[in-house]
Amino acid sequence: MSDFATLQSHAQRLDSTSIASLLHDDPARAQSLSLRVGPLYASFARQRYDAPALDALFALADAADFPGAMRRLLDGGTVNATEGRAALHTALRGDASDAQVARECAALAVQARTRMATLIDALSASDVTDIVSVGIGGSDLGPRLVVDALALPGARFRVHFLSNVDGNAAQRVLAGLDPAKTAAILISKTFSTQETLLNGRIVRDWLGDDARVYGVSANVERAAAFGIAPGRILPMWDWVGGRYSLWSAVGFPIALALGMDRFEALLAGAAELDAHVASAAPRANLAVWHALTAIWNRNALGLSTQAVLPYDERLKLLPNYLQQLVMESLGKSARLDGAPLGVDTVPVWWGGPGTDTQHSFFQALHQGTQVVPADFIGVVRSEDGHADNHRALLANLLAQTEALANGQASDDPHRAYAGSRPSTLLLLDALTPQSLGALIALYEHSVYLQSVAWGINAFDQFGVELGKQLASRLLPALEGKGGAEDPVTRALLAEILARQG
Ligand SMILES: O=P(O)(O)OC[C@H]1O[C@H](O)[C@H](O)[C@@H](O)[C@@H]1O
Repeated sequence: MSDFATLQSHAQRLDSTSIASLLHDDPARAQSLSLRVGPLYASFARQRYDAPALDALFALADAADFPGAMRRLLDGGTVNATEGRAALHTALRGDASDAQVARECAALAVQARTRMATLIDALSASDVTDIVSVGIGGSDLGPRLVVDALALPGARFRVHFLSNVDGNAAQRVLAGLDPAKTAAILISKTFSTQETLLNGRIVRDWLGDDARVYGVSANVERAAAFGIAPGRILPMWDWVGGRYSLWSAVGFPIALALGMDRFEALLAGAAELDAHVASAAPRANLAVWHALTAIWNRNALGLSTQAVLPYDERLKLLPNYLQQLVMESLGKSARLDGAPLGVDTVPVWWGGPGTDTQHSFFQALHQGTQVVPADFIGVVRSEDGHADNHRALLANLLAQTEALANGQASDDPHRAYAGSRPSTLLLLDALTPQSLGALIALYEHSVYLQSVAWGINAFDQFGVELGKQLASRLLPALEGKGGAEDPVTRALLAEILARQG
């Protein structure tokens, strides 16, 4: 029997076993299925697995050689096999590997940070008050999340983000900014992304001064050809995937918004998690637990979506960030050797911040026909000065996870809660650069380990290419030059052109 079939047989065995009864039979689960790593505490006690099912999951981790796979990642092995590359984001933030290539990459990252600090010093000494960061996908979501989570009022720079090619986005971001006091950073690993180039031109023209345009790219030639002076271009490398790149110079907006010290602290928090994942035995390894739980919910219980519910306003962009990290990494149907997978991969990730979401979609989580596993994320201490609110926030967080797990019987089917809706609770001691760095690194490693279990490549994204190619072919048609081959697109083009007049 395959490892996945074994998991399914455990799921069948547990078919009529509720989470409440698992807890009733083994009250020690609350402790035995929880882990602490640095500033993170994780409870898996409300997942719908028992000890034999967990044995099967850890056997799968053994069979897939999770520790060996983790070493390959950290040591710069060619984990991105379809593109023949390493994925050395861990080298951007620490020294989790003694391998020569990892050390060389870490040295490059340090050099880039030194240059970044120099640019920040120069900007700090100027009249610039606002920064517009232009990028999309991996060149936007990470910096946007971290800046939104950790920027403090009164910081030296206000940082704004522009990603969407929709001109309304540029209009909104630039409204109210003074071109004389604004600098722009164009972030693009390839420097060929349509959205970023179009928005970059808008911002450059609006600034009217090339001297305040900075670039971050692995393609320095293209960035220079755009008109950015080499001294204002910070490097990226092909050994860093876009969605794993916030630790590199892609984090320039983060360093501007938070200051270099807090950017370094973010990296240190991630490095601490790297060291844990690299050395902890599977049963004591937080990323292994998180990854195996995802495999259990997807492949044993067959759950096709996953919610992420941060109970902290500052983490409201985490679901957007994780959508790219998880779904672009794991949304694959072919094994590394090209063979079809035979098992399901990534569920649809979605979510939003609590408590707002309790008043929108939680009804479906509690009583809908689809069971949605959820990652709840809470912050123990808050420095916002509103202790009553924070207690209310935590009370709601605890209440929701309990209600989803335990449910409540009723003679009235409309008022009954089935319960047995699984969740993981991740608690951060406080929201700091360190703890956020650790949290993001946890998700990165969990994603990688899931890819190892499935035998897929977490570091390519060929699935996003076809639509881009079609869009560039259709551009002339929108100017009335040429048509489209597809009859539906042809009809739609005719409709659009006629209505545009
Ligand atoms: O950084 P860039 O080269 O501009 O790429 C920006 C983004 O666009 C691509 O289409 C990918 O889907 C993302 O993984 C990438 O982060």
